[in-house]
Amino acid sequence: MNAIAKAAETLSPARPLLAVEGLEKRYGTAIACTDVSFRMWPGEVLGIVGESGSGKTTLLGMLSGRIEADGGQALYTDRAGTTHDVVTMGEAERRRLAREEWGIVHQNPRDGLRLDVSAGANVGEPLMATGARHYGRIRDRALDWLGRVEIDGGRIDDLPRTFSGGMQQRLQIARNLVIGPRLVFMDEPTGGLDVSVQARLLDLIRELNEDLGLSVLIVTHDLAVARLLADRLMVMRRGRVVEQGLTDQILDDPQHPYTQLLVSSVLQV
Ligand SMILES: Nc1ncnc2c1ncn2[C@@H]1O[C@H](COP(=O)(O)OP(=O)(O)OP(=O)(O)O)[C@@H](O)[C@H]1O
Repeated sequence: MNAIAKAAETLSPARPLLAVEGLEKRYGTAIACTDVSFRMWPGEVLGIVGESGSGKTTLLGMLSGRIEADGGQALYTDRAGTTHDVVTMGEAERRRLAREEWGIVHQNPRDGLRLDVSAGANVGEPLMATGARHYGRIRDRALDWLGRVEIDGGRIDDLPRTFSGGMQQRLQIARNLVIGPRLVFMDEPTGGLDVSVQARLLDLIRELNEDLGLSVLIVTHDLAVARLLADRLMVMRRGRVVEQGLTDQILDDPQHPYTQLLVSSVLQV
């Protein structure tokens, strides 16, 4: 190996966090995703954009093991350096990764929270699921995370149903991040929020990526959100990836006619 190749190998992470090849999902004769292939690297924010029905949510579901794929592979390399194929792995392994290494932030925070227990319990529960037992320490960690997502610690014993939509979304993020995941799947995390709440939430996600080196796979139909957060973008149409690359490159100089249309229709708004 020559010196340049060796230096390049030292600088780039040994293995991608996710290596996806030919991923496929059909519902009857309808194609939800087909021939989806890409790599995602540790610490990266990867955006998936495309119009409604293009297969974004289905792809996220397959990658997090919640939707069964019909074909292809999705190799995830865990903290210990072991690689798992999410498509074929067993339920016990999927649950372990969901508990210890992944976060899943749903568009509707009610899908990701337990509404019948307090805000503190929502944040403390994932810690207990990973073995924490000391009540005082769990409460302290929960308080710390409520602070990080700008929820007043005085609300720790309140039920999430008494929170606003933006607060619920921030609570859902705290519940997902308290275990220190390596990869967070986010499906339209700012959808349905008003503009100022949305801006603060985007800042928070960006800070967490920068401060904690968190990798984020984020689905959005909003190109402004993609521009703000994503290092790289994948553009989906009718279940296929039609273009992928650096965010600025894709948005400033789109190559595929569909991406050109997507970008120009946003600019006209
Ligand atoms: N459970 C299901 N049964 C049948 N068809 C489905 C199911 N889930 C998704 N589909 C279809 O698969 C395709 C992709 O849907 P998907 O929800 O992944 O798109 P999307 O890009 O996330 O859309 P949106 O932005 O509206 O959420 C669509 O044609 C959809 O109708």
